[in-house]
Amino acid sequence: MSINRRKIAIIVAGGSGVRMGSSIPKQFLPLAGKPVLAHTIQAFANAYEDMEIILVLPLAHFDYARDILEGFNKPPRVQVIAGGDTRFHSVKNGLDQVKGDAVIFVHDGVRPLVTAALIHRCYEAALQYGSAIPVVPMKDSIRVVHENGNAAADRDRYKIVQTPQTFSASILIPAFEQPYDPLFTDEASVVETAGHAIHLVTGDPENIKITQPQDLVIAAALLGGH
Ligand SMILES: Nc1ccn([C@@H]2O[C@H](COP(=O)(O)OP(=O)(O)OP(=O)(O)O)[C@@H](O)[C@H]2O)c(=O)n1
Ligand SMILES: C[C@](O)(CO)[C@H](O)COP(=O)(O)O
Repeated sequence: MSINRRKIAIIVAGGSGVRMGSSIPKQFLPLAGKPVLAHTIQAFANAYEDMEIILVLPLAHFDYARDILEGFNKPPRVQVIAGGDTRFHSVKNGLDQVKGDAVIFVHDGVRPLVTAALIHRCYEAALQYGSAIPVVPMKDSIRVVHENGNAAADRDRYKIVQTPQTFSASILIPAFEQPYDPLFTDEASVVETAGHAIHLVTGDPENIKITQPQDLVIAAALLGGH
């Protein structure tokens, strides 16, 4: 039987969605009848009864969050805070709200297809190893680009990284005291630079990130098939 630790999900939805090119940020766009972000919040609220959620949003869109949260039959435990200039700064704002010991899940608000099974897998591994980063294999061939050309690379040596990136608070919070580096595109890169080994877990190919318009079409099809 697993240990019961405090569980906090920091759902980062503070971006503006430039690559989606929509008039409102992609986390608020409709997907199978409700906003993308509503699916994401519901997934975490369903995964564990005692899940606490810190929702990081653009300051200008707090009203959208109120509408989304009012749409739940059983309101989840959610604290809404403002995001920062980059994903790193949004996560840091979320971490500033965390006091004491916990397992912390950092998840993209725009990965609405995350499952309870993946959240559970990350929780159990983070309890054991201090970190849990979901990854999936590469499907395509890849080439590495050099200054003077390019060359084939062995795709089996690379993995595609997803969220929820899950850590003990005692590892994640001190790591975010480092100065920002543009190479910090996820939490694993921050924690690794702080000197910790990163534990990988099996991700889920359906746990896609809504980045461009075609991702919404794929997500809708996947939800329709569930
Ligand atoms: N300053 C930021 C930037 C991003 N994010 C969040 O981080 C997640 C993954 O980022 P991405 O897909 O890049 O979202 P955007 O930054 O909104 O998209 P784009 O890069 O196309 O502008 C998203 O849920 C996004 O809202 C955030 O909380 N704060
Ligand atoms: C955290 C992440 O989703 C892992 O794949 C990704 O690094 C976010 O990157 P983005 O450039 O903000 O989309």
